[in-house]
Amino acid sequence: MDERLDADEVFSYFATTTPYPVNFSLMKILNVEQTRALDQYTIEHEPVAPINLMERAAQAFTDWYTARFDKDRPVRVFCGLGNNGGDGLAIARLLTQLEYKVQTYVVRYAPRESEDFMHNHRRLKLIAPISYIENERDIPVIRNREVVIDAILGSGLSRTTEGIVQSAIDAINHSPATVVAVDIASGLFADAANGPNATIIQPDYTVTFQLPKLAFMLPSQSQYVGEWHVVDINLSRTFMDRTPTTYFYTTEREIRHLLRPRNRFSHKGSFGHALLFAGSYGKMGAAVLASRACLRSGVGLLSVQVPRCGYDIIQTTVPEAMCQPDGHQHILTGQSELEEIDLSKYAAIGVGPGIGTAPETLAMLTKLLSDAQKPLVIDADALNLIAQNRELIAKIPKNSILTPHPKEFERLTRRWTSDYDKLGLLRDFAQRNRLVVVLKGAHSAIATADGTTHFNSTGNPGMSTGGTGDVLTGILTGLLAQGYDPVEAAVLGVFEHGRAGDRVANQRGQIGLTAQDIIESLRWD
Ligand SMILES: NC(=O)C1=CN([C@@H]2O[C@H](COP(=O)(O)OP(=O)(O)OC[C@H]3O[C@@H](n4cnc5c(N)ncnc54)[C@H](O)[C@@H]3O)[C@@H](O)[C@H]2O)[C@H](O)CC1
Ligand SMILES: [K+]
Repeated sequence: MDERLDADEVFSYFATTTPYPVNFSLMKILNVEQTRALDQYTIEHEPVAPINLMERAAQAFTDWYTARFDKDRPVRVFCGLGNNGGDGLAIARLLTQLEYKVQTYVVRYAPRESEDFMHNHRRLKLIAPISYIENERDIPVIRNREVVIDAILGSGLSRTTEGIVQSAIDAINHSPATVVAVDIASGLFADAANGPNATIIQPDYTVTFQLPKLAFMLPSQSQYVGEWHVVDINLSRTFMDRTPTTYFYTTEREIRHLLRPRNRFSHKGSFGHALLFAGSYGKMGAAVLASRACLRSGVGLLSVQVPRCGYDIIQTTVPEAMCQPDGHQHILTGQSELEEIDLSKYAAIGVGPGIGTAPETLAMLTKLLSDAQKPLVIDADALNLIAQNRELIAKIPKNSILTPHPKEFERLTRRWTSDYDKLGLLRDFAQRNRLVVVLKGAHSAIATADGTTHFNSTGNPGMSTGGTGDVLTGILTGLLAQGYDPVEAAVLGVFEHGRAGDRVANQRGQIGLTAQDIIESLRWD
């Protein structure tokens, strides 16, 4: 979309294309230029003097810090010469006034400082000594139990770090201290790939202002982010709502708006009839998990087509589901023993969990893609079959939801050179083929046909265990069957799938977490 649209055009654009009602704003991920424009817009329209906005940022950071770190832990604040450094000087002053043991260092990498930096420099100098780091000898020894606050460089980073900045970053990274980055780790680009062998702060925490940065969503950047937190500094809501972006971050706030309450006159027919094609000899568990998850997601009725070997298993373990045994004993061929399948009977169809990649199953999938008249949920071996027969991609019903893990996505597209390259691939694949693609992983990324990507905020490493993908397929099929549009179903389903996993992890840890636990822990209202 043309970034130069004026605010009214932007507003009308979102009114027509965003799958959500425009009357609530999603948590957006802005690029560096937009973040700077947001600052400037706030300064001009609130209005607020830049130095007071910096004070607001410093206070928000200090509130976050003092809620977590005691006064008896010595603090070393490393400041650059721009506004990130200005934030650092203000933070040093606020912590000093709260009687924290603060030592402040200015990494003097250039002759000039920003105006707001100089203002905070004068204010801090009145109440505390400031040390200057101009060469390696000036870098202090940083000891255990100390906390380093990294305010050397922020979103104004414009080149790979070098010289005394690089030396200071190295010293901090090699120290035993706990490191907290202000706004973003010094040396990390907020939304672009870093140079090879770049020297970047590796923080334990990042405290960022107002909105998360794109880099926070990418697995390859996680060592330069640590545990990240957003602090609100009350930047212009009007500007954020009207600024077009393609990246969003899904939190509880967005989900609340998406969930559809039930009314008391509903009946099972009100919540759709879903159909799942799942299972093969030795992988019937996938069909059981997907079926149970679909039912736990509120679907009205569920039918499951499995190979004949799975008939007793499904009827016994998932009594709420109706079961259509395939004509084949071990694999899915699509020939039902009981009756010719009429796809139009079903509000949503999911295919893939445990189906294997036999030629007869490929034939079944090919026919399903051609006959289905509404979006499907496609996962696991169904994706691998499509990857082996890429001409099938064009046959996938528009706005179907694909749920590949990175390896499956690579098979569908190509090997990528970086997480940024991967994001571009994901967006292009979804847009070009008019699909919703859930690329699973830490911060699962949901790319949509209109070019937006939604990063999920829930889930944990304990969920990297067999069957959790089958559970997600069941959830998404269940939501689609209830009438959620594919983007809503994907955003809502991925969020709750992860939140259920977080509930289990909180109760009993991550290591022992199983796919069945996630099903039992699903909660929608
Ligand atoms: N809404 C907000 O997010 C607010 C952010 N604030 C803080 O402002 C910084 C951004 O400040 P800016 O002055 O634009 O840039 P930096 O401080 O990040 O960088 C300073 C300066 O450094 C030069 N530079 C760039 N790359 C390098 C490098 N590799 N080595 C040495 N020097 C470099 C460049 O010339 C920059 O100008 C943001 O992160 C927040 O911390 C506001 O305080 C409040 C609102
Ligand atoms: K920083």
